Amino acid sequence: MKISFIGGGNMAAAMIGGMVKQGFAGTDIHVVEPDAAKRAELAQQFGISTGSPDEALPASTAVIFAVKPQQLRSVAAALAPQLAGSLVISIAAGVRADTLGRWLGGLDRVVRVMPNTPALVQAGISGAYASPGATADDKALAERILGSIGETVWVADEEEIDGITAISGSGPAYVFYFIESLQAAARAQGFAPETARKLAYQTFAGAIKLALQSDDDAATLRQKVTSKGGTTERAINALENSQVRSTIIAAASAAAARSRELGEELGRDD
Ligand SMILES: NC(=O)C1=CN([C@@H]2O[C@H](COP(=O)(O)OP(=O)(O)OC[C@H]3O[C@@H](n4cnc5c(N)ncnc54)[C@H](O)[C@@H]3O)[C@@H](O)[C@H]2O)C=CC1
Ligand SMILES: O=C(O)[C@@H]1CCC=N1
Repeated sequence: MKISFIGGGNMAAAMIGGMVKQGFAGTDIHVVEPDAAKRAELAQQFGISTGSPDEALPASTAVIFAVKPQQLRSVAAALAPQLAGSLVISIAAGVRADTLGRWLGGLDRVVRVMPNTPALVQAGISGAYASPGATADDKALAERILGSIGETVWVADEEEIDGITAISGSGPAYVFYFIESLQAAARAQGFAPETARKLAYQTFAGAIKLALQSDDDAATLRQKVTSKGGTTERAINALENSQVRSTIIAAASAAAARSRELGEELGRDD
């Protein structure tokens, strides 16, 4: 078994970190990455093998493309001759499975995945779409890799991957944005940075733990914090008056539109 990542950036590092913690042997994982400093760090951190793009790829059971969407075409074309027996997994935002297959010279064992960075702590969620050429064994291998970094939602309609990108792929950034904002609010209340961080982080950690363990939905849990005529009501009114909810929905919609747009831009034949 050899799983090779093409691109050793943020998302590849998060996936590899999760896989190694789950028991994948470091020696079964290889990364192709042009940046020597990143290669050294990944090798040291996870005990994996690495190589630069101009070195031959080891024979790989699965190859995971983790380069930027705009780099994928040239990177895929260069590697195509070495991928005949491999399952191809792509995590690139926007790029459709059949587009990648075409760039690979007609290869059709492609699984398109949208993971997220909590993969690093095995708390990720990935969307996955298997192209018609992917076999049951291919899907099982993809499921095993993705299962080691969190949960997986398989979709039969590839367009749903654009929506998953907007919600859980990009979603950690929205959550971190909210955490940053709550920390800034704590600072504005006069708390020192460390206390502001502690208050904001533990509020998030506690709220999600409660939500996951509760039979109540999020709206009910929110109402239970909100006493009539009290403090939370004032805050929620301020959020509603600023249309924060519809702004979040619009933000996710913008992300989904960008995913579709990337697919169209990059999938176009020049
Ligand atoms: N960061 C995130 O939260 C998520 C990212 N993605 C997708 O993952 C992919 C990678 O994103 P990031 O890790 O954030 O970007 P990144 O910029 O951190 O990583 C890309 C890596 O590819 C390397 N690279 C460039 N040319 C290469 C070549 N010829 N061969 C091999 N490697 C090469 C770069 O040096 C870099 O380390 C993107 O397609 C993105 O859409 C998907 C889900 C979430
Ligand atoms: O921002 C991006 O394009 C990538 C895809 C989802 C998260 N990061």
